Amino acid sequence: MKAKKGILLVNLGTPDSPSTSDVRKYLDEFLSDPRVIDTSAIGRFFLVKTIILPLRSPKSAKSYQEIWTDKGSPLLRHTIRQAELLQERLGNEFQVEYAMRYQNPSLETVLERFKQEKVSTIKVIPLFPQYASASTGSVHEKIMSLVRYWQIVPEIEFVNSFPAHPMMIDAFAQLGSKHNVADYDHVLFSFHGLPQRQLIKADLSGCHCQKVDNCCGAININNQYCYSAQSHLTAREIAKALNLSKENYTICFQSRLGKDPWVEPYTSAVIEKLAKEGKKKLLVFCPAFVADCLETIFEVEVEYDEEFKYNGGEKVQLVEGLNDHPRWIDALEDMARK
Ligand SMILES: C=CC1=C(C)c2cc3[nH]c(cc4nc(cc5[nH]c(cc1n2)c(C)c5CCC(=O)O)C(CCC(=O)O)=C4C)c(C)c3C=C
Ligand SMILES: [Fe+2]
Ligand SMILES: [Fe+2]
Repeated sequence: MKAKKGILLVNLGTPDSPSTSDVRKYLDEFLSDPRVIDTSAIGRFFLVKTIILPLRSPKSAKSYQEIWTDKGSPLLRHTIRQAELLQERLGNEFQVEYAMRYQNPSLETVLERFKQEKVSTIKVIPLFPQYASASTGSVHEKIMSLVRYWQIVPEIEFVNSFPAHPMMIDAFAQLGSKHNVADYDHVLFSFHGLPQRQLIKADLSGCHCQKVDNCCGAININNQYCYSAQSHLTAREIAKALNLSKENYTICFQSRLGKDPWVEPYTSAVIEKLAKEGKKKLLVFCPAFVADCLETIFEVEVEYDEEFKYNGGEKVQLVEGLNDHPRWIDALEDMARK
């Protein structure tokens, strides 16, 4: 029997249930990661255990309760479906597994399964189009830490990022085209945010990020791994595919946590400004996410919609996530086979 090639899809993580205790457990594991809260260990410990967990767990649990389905967390449900569809495409030569960086199914369990199945190689595809140390970097580190004691370490390939994958861009453009873009006053590309200091750490020259005008306006040798520069690239590519001109869209960043400055502009500030300028209908893409999750179906579709209406707007329309879109599965297949 020929050994199969292992393909591992990894997304961020989600609680096992929307109860406060499970959400707390998830947030604890997530936010205790030094790549996510990249302060001193003592600072992180006090911030997470004494401030964030007690205050945020009950609030986040309520939000998770709003989006939970009978099949569980939307993020997990979509990830499972993506893995099933990819397995169908790839056939018997491959073994496709999925895992979450935090909580379940854990990377430990899934890597053990690959070991038992005696796969010949493992290709890791973190489900984040844009590279960040807090997301992709953390997945890579965790996997390396798990396999380092194995007697036989198989060939492992790590996908770093795919911000302009043409099939993914096509999928986003097709999903956007389901809405008549001309009916909207403005389009937003709202990416998950990141602390500014993490962008600065990704500047390979130390003199590019926020020091050069429009530092994320094009990808170059210094900002090639910058989450913000890669996000701008994704947005430009989707805009190009939809023939959107620069005045008709804004790139912005959501989900800020804490008081430190995060990458700007903040989506909530942009939404408020557009409403106050008299814009009535916004179409919002969330191209940092390959599956609908709390940050899209609750933060954008519910919270930003309320904020927009409060300030005089009429409707924030979320563009559905990549989920099981065939062009997105084409992109996964392409990355798996390459
Ligand atoms: C797109 C990639 C992501 C990056 C980069 C990222 C960085 C990052 N996130 C937080 C804090 C939170 N994120 C939360 C949810 C969440 N984050 C991502 C992706 C990225 N995060 C996803 C896909 C999700 C949704 C998970 C789901 O179950 O649906 C949350 C939890 C929810 C909440 O309480 O609002 C927090 C907290 C930080 C601090 C950070 C980088 C430093
Ligand atoms: Fe996040
Ligand atoms: Fe930049």
